[in-house]
Amino acid sequence: MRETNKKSVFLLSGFLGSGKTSLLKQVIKIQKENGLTPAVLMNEIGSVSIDSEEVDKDLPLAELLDGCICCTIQDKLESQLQNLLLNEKFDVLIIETTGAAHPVEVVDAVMSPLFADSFEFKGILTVVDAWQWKKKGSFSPQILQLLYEQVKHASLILVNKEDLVSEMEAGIIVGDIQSLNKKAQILLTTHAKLSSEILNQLSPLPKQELIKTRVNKELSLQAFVYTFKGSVNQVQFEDWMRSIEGEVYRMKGYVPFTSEKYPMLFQYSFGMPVYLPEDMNMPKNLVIIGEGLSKNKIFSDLDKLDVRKEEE
Ligand SMILES: Nc1nc2c(ncn2[C@@H]2O[C@H](COP(=O)(O)OP(=O)(O)OP(=O)(O)O)[C@@H](O)[C@H]2O)c(=O)[nH]1
Repeated sequence: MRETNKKSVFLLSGFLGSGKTSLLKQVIKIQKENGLTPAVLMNEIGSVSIDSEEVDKDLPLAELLDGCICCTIQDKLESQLQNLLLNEKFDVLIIETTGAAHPVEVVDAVMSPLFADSFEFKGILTVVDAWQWKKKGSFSPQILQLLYEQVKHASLILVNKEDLVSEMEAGIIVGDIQSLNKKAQILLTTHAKLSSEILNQLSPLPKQELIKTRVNKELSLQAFVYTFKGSVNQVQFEDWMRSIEGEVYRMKGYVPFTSEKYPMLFQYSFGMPVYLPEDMNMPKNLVIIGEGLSKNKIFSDLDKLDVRKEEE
């Protein structure tokens, strides 16, 4: 196969809630504007996928659920890549890793000799949440190491959520990040907006720079899925949300508020909630991710808020 027939592969990395799905949407848009068909491979912690609902229904999409690509399902990743190549027509592959994945582990699978004629790896795009970075002092050493690893191997780093920090804070963060990775281009963004030129110029770091440093596998992140049976009072839900700040890093899903006709899309990242009304009935699943969580306590707290119709 000629070099030009190879499919470009972009790998999107970044910690939980940093804006990878926002970046995914941007990269899809740019590829389509360039007349190319993108395919998407995504994986999620927690066995219910929320993000895939945000990807256009007409794109080839493969999902790896229940864990990091890197530590639990490496073989599955290779077979998903093979399936995509055999069964789908696409020009560009975009892989969104879970916020808890070490990106180089995924590069290894994509660059396997198995796919040498099929894929041209274009580089790692890492999203850093400026708001999270400011609070990174409260993270465990394992999580900090992962954040640094995601930055170190990137060809392009988006310092996202620029709107949530001051100009001076943004400058300090960019300086921090540049000192960890001198080769990467760094962009300050909101909602991970980037231009087609930047994406087209991207080239991967030389192979020797992509040497894996072992990320401590003791990373103690946990993920649960809570399924609401009835509906919840929004004020009580928000009181609960404030009570778990600091332990729960990330939540996303659909929350059935008593005041709303349909469950609302709910996104929560490091203390910051966002609600979006839906105009159809979505499954009432909430993915909860954090460190050192008590599943029993969280479920019993939510059970208390979750009121069935007949009890209201
Ligand atoms: N204020 C602000 N919010 C943002 C920005 N970018 C993304 N968000 C919000 O941050 C939340 C997380 O964004 P996602 O794009 O889903 O992040 P993610 O990295 O894919 O999240 P995970 O898949 O859970 O790791 C959502 O509520 C977004 O709307 C930004 O630039 N500014």
